[in-house]
Amino acid sequence: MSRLLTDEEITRQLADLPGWRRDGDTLRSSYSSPSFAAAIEFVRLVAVDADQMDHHPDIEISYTTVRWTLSTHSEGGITQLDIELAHRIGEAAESTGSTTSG
Ligand SMILES: C[C@H](O)[C@H](O)[C@H]1CNC2=NC(N)=NC(=O)C2=N1
Repeated sequence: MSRLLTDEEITRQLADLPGWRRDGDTLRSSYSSPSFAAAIEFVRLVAVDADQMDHHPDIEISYTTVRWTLSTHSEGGITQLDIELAHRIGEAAESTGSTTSG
């Protein structure tokens, strides 16, 4: 349903996604949350979106740092679903006081 994006499509859309970078066939970001509880709430909000989208991130939680890796496994790379999920992660970050941390 969602095809692989071209290099140009990825680069152009990353311009609207502060804190996100391409790493091969994935999109990655790292966020810092104000507390461990806030980090867990950040992840919980994204979990609701991910189930609604039926599109799921890889997540690494290390105390107040949350690292996200997005790719569309069924296509073997980056699709519009990954871009959409990255935007939703940005919204959940704002709701929980989480900021990009490289
Ligand atoms: C059956 C179900 O729709 C698939 O397994 C979905 C679930 N979530 C998914 N998430 C991601 N990131 N990639 C997928 O290919 C994918 N497939």
